[in-house]
Amino acid sequence: MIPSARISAAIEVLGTVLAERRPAADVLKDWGRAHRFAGSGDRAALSSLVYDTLRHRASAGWIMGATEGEESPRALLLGMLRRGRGLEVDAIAALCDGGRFAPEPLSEEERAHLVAASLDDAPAHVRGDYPQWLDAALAAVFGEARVAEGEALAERAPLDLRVNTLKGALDKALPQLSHLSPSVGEWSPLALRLELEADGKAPPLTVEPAYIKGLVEIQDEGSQLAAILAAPPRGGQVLDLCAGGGGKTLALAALMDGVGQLYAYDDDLRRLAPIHERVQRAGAHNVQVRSPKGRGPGRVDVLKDLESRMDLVLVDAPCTGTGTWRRNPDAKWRMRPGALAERVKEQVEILDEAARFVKPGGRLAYITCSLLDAENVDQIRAFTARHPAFRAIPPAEAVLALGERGIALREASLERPEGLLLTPRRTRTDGFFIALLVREA
Ligand SMILES: C[S@@+](CC[C@H](N)C(=O)[O-])C[C@H]1O[C@@H](n2cnc3c(N)ncnc32)[C@H](O)[C@@H]1O
Repeated sequence: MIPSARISAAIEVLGTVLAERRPAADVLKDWGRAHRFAGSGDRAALSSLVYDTLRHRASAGWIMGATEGEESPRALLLGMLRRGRGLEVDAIAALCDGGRFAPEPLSEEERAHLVAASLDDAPAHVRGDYPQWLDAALAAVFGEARVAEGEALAERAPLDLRVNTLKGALDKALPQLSHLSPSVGEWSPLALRLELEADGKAPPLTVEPAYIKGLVEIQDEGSQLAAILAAPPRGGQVLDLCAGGGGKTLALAALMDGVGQLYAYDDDLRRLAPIHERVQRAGAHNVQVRSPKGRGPGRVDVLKDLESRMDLVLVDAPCTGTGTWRRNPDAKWRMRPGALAERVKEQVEILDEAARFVKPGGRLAYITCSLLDAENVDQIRAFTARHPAFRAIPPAEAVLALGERGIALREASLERPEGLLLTPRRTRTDGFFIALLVREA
């Protein structure tokens, strides 16, 4: 496909995403099925045009003079080419030449908007490219810096890997991946970072022998840090209560050197499904997966025997995912206040559930990939009020699990007495909130 045909296709896909409120990934998949002639380069270029537009949706619409909520997919895409990709007006006009597969030529009005491309009078949520209804909540956390935080959340995310020390050390993995030019992690001693290609495509990691053999796993550096700061004791008893596909489970197993017992549970059997194969590939022999049995009042308590026995319970809670907007840019526009209220309620229930497994002297790690106080510090405050036996461990103490790098991490993060908040702008990771609590009695 010629570049202008890709622009036309991106406008079409965006139109469906916006009109039908469907996830961009699904619409892109449908488009691929209906256009089998398109090669992998075309598909990659198309999806990065669509995702980049969603990343910059508010600012792209604003510079094109569109009314919020009523922007045409064409206006958004043109605005993104100017603001997100920094193309000059003539370069955009050359892509829109009205040729056979190209978009219509630019109107005088479009040209004028693209020349001015001004965000000077734009409100914070437009400059920061996030939904207006979240402005007050983000202001409560970041104040004036919410615009810069939003801008960083509108960037593309790199592909982070974690070296699985059950299979080998960093110096074994590095030479095996040298053709992908990885850089070593800024904070996690286990992290390798691969930058995306110019078209936004990630390197095809899953065909690499190092990946196939389990020497490296795909895991954002922030997620790795959450597991490291949770500090699972080698030889201890650990429960990963919201294990999902096992991202944190595998990191915990490696940090325990495969010694002790790690139980992985999730109340959604489908989400838990990939964990079995991943545990095998990683060689994580101390993981015992506990699958949910039954539904509703008939549900069997498959964790009953773990009550008051755990040295560490990890709660990687279901959340709004506001910290992962770099990777899921369409999710930020689909999110609704009702969903936030629902997640908050689930988090309360899961934290209360988690408490029963922690032994006296044991710890509870609460993690979200959200930036919002309602899901983070407010949850910890409310939990310690409901459960006076638990006390929040000060972040200054928690970061010691990372050695010297912990001091720098603490300075870079947003520190609250209840926990640390990592953000793309501050730590160049996904957004993560990490809180540790100890059960004193
Ligand atoms: C953030 S995801 C977990 C991601 C996973 N830990 C990882 O690192 O790949 C949150 C998980 O919590 C699970 N969940 C939601 N409610 C739960 C509950 N009451 N008990 C256990 N798991 C629950 C969801 O099914 C979801 O898989």
